[in-house]
Amino acid sequence: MEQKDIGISLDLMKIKAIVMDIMIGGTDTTITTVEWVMAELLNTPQIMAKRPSQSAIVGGYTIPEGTKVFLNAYAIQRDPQVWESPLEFQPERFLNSTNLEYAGNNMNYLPFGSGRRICAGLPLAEKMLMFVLASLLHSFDWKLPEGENVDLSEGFGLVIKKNERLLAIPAPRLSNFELYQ
Ligand code: HEM
Repeated sequence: MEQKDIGISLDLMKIKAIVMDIMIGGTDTTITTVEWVMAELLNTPQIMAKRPSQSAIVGGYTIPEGTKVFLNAYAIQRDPQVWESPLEFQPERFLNSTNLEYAGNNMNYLPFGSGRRICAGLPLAEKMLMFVLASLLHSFDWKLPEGENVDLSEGFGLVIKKNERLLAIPAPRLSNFELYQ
């Protein structure tokens, strides 16, 4: 692999300093805070006993304290009052930046959830998905086996998988395909 000189040398001393930064900045700070909070809580049992939740009114509905609320993201993302022809594959609808917002601020589109329990892998997932799809589409022409149609029926589960596995035939479309083998 070609190496570029970017004018910064990385000797053993600097590597040790970076590792120390990561250790102290990334672990010691959090552990110390947890220890202090636990110590203060154990020292004041009346504060330890408090629970912060309380009844609230959300969108006109009273949510009594302690209620478990489940959000039906499946239905929201297929709501024809929000999405035009929601069951049609129309990727262009996401060229609109409001529709594309998937980081938990658009309550009509929540593929990664929202709030403090939002998907922890979002930054990795968006890069992986783009990379894998772009590589497949850029590197190959795709077709279905002779006489086959795509089955779009949904299975059931935590993640909605296809009922039938997708079988597709790739043909290399890049002249330098051997580079990928
Ligand atoms: C297309 C890919 C993905 C989708 C659609 C997705 C979707 C979700 C959803 C809907 C949640 C629940 C959020 C909530 O309760 O509000 C979640 C949670 C989570 N996801 Fe993902 N995810 C994806 C990829 C990943 C990846 C690649 C990782 C890890 C490398 C990951 C790690 C997690 C974790 C750790 C949680 C639990 C977060 C918590 O409860 O605090 N996810 N994900």
